[in-house]
Amino acid sequence: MLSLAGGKRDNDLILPINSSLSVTLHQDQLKTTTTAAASQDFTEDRLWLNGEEADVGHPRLQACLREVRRLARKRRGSSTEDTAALSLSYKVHIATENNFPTAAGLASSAAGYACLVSTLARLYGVEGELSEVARRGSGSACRSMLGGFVQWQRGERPDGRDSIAQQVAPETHWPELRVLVLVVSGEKKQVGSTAGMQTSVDTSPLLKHRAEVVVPERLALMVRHIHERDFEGFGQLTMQDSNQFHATCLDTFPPIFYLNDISRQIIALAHRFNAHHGCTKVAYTFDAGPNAVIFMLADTVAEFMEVVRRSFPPTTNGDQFVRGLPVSSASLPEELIAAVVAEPVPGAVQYILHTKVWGWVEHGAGEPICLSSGLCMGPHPHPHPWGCA
Ligand SMILES: Nc1ncnc2c1ncn2[C@@H]1O[C@H](COP(=O)(O)OP(=O)(O)OP(=O)(O)O)[C@@H](O)[C@H]1O
Ligand SMILES: C[C@@](O)(CCOP(=O)(O)OP(=O)(O)O)CC(=O)O
Repeated sequence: MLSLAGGKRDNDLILPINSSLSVTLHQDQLKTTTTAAASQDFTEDRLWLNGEEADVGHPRLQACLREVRRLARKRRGSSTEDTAALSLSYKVHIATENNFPTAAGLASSAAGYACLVSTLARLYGVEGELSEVARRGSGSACRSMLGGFVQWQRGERPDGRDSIAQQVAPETHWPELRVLVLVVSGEKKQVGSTAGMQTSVDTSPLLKHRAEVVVPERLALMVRHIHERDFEGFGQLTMQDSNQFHATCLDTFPPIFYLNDISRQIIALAHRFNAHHGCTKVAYTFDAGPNAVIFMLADTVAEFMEVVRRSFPPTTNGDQFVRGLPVSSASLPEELIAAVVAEPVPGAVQYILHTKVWGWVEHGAGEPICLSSGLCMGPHPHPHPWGCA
């Protein structure tokens, strides 16, 4: 993730008012796992999210199911081989789990719908361009269908056929790039992204200006910084764009507040850290929630982690405070502590996840798949509510 976010010009087809760009994070640390089964014994489509049954009638979920089945029908219509397997009339049961907070501004809908569409596509034997289908679940999900640095093109067509994801650079392009996710709150946000963005589109003149003027310029610049692996430019623009996104939230009427006091303290800390070093060493971005995503190069991680630990010491979970990729220890020079670390706020950061950019090609698709109630393929990391062993 890394927003350059906007609103929607069509809420049904999920078409954005501007193009956007994101980074897909590594699935060893942050992931959604989705398992799907189809059977003639199932009487209805059902979905369990994080162990609890969710409303399968959700229009976005229905759109994804409908589109994957439509593509499967189309493919079978033109294929001569007998796909023996699955009747398209079978109902599906889907179990999905996020190993990170859901609906808390950490792009769970992006990961969730991207994984759902990939899993359904494998179940039904559909291949090819699927970002258009994932987009129908959640706009940001279309970007998450690809690894590395990904652009979601606004597109011009009213039917959305050209509003798809395109890789700007693979994850191998910038292997030193690291990400720390500072989880401030795992609570579900009060204003969901979809509703929030609609109110912004309806009421914020700043959002209109941003979509028409600012984002197109910034996007071109951001792509250049990424291609040149220019962290100074990339970092500055990332922070400026996150700040402008949250300015559009404040410009929305009634206003939306995603950032909280801790988010603002993290922002100030990052600026003090950069000022101390005299260059952009760390760059924050906040999605629709208070949790910080901080980019840096690998050689900054240990030092910045120590700064965060001193500023927001853990009160519980000391051993679980830092998760994900290993972090070596660093001792901080006295002048850095004096200049950067303010009065500690114990417990303000619940945990920190250390991760990097993900690339599909490197690892291949690994989603577990269950083809029918008695026949399962692939590993099953969590129990299926419908009891498929
Ligand atoms: N694994 C999943 N499978 C299917 N749907 C999911 C999954 N995870 C989340 N969702 C859907 O996405 C919704 C959360 O989306 P929302 O945009 O509010 O939050 P977010 O995506 O976590 O945050 P943001 O988009 O601001 O980064 C959930 O309520 C649920 O409907
Ligand atoms: C702030 C954002 O996370 C908003 C999420 O936007 P989506 O385009 O995913 O919204 P929906 O399609 O309504 O789910 C920024 C982003 O990821 O683009």
